[in-house]
Amino acid sequence: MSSSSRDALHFPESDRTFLEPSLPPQDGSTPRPDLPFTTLTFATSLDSSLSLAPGTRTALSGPQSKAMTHYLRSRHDGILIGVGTAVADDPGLNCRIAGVGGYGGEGLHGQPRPIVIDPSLKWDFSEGSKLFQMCREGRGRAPWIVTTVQEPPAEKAALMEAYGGRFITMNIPSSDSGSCRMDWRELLRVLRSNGLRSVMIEGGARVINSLLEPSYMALVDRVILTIAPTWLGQGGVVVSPARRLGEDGEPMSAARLKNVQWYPFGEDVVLCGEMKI
Ligand SMILES: NC(=O)c1ccc[n+]([C@@H]2O[C@H](COP(=O)([O-])OP(=O)(O)OC[C@H]3O[C@@H](n4cnc5c(N)ncnc54)[C@H](O)[C@@H]3O)[C@@H](O)[C@H]2O)c1
Ligand SMILES: Nc1nc(=O)c(N)c(NC[C@H](O)[C@H](O)[C@H](O)COP(=O)(O)O)[nH]1
Repeated sequence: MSSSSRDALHFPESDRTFLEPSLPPQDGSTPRPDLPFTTLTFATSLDSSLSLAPGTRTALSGPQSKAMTHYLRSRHDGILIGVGTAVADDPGLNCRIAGVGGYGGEGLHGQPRPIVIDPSLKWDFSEGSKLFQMCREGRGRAPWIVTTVQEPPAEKAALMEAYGGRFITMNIPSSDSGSCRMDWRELLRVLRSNGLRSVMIEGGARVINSLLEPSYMALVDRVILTIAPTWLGQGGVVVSPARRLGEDGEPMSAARLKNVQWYPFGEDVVLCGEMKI
């Protein structure tokens, strides 16, 4: 057995059935012609934390739901994270399900395209970064980095070119407070026009909270969450979108799901649903 096959994760056929209605259509069709099928998926604690603290990576999923996440990766063309996650996690952003490219399969079949939202190019990646290591080993694709920077540093540009990645330059307006706010519809359109028919958005909190704003939540076709039976406690990186006010000026819930199904999965529970618009 090759080392790649030994590392591979297994997600049994019997566990795949429940997910199928929540996954991008196998024929590559999309609900809207100009946008990819968009899945929001992450693992959360009981107190809505993604990790114990900014800049750290916290394992929440048990082995079965971790394998599920990798199966989801095999069913999407792209996997998107924010730069906060890239810096904290040094992620591989590849798929380790047995049978995909690099794990017993041909070429890079079943490997999603990593996309990192990095407006001011803060991610100091190098050939030593796990993502590039995966590329070298034929176990993952090079990233697309979405940025406002018109001319990335030559050394980073050369590395990206050598591995087949690219910078996607977008206009991301800054607010008065200095933080920038991307137009999710525009970004998803750009990804679709670059050939991606489906994208899974994994986080972190800033990415998720902004995607759950009223003007963007309709772009999310499916939500697939892993809920782990643990409280991470105060100080964690929390998913909690901005409160909305109703027509009467009273606070109302920020977002809600419909057509929800819950699946116990080892010690975790997996929730599949659609945004209630
Ligand atoms: N449990 C999970 O499933 C999971 C998933 C992903 C990340 N994480 C964890 O989350 C943490 C990182 O989360 P975070 O919130 O600090 O960072 P993040 O990954 O959301 O990245 C934040 C940065 O991305 C850019 N960005 C994000 N949304 C933007 C928008 N709408 N417009 C413009 N720029 C935008 C900005 O530069 C911002 O500073 C890490 O600890 C990571 O381990 C956990
Ligand atoms: N499903 C899931 N369960 C977890 O317990 C956990 N911590 C993550 N975290 C996701 C994550 O923070 C980013 O999507 C990564 O950065 C991906 O990194 P890898 O490709 O796995 O190396 N995701």
